Amino acid sequence: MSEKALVMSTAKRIVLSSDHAAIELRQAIARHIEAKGFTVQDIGPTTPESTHYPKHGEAAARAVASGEADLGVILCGTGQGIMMAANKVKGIRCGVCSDTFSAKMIRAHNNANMLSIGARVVGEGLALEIVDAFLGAEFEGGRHGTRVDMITEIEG
Ligand SMILES: O=C(CO)[C@H](O)[C@H](O)[C@H](O)COP(=O)(O)O
Repeated sequence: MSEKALVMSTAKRIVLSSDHAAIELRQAIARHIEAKGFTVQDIGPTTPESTHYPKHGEAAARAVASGEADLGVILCGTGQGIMMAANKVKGIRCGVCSDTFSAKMIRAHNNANMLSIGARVVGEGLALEIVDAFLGAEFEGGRHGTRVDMITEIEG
């Protein structure tokens, strides 16, 4: 097996979280990626009461930043608010994606460690393809590494 194939087949630990707007889609993503061999840490919430996306984005981001999880997938209505919260945690690079090309490129060029999806923006079929594109891509390094390092320097 080539080194690249080995990397692609290594199960990664994925943390998932959302607010109330995305519980069903988050659970569908959890089932989907678990079936593909990823280790899933779904940190909820599980009940449909209205909640506040910053705390859920922060919790998932801290799991990634601490190394407890390799990558994170987070969701809210638009994907925007929870992404903003996650990106406040040092070491997190999270992008909102509504298409598979962007989902692949935020890994390949930006070394994103979290993906955010808007459950009120994309349907389940597309969301699962977006997650597959994100988890299936690898950071290319090189000139992109220089640029990602520049992002990290902004954090101080
Ligand atoms: O999309 C979101 C934040 O960017 C969240 O899902 C919020 O829930 C959204 O702002 C809508 O809030 P609501 O309480 O469900 O009306």
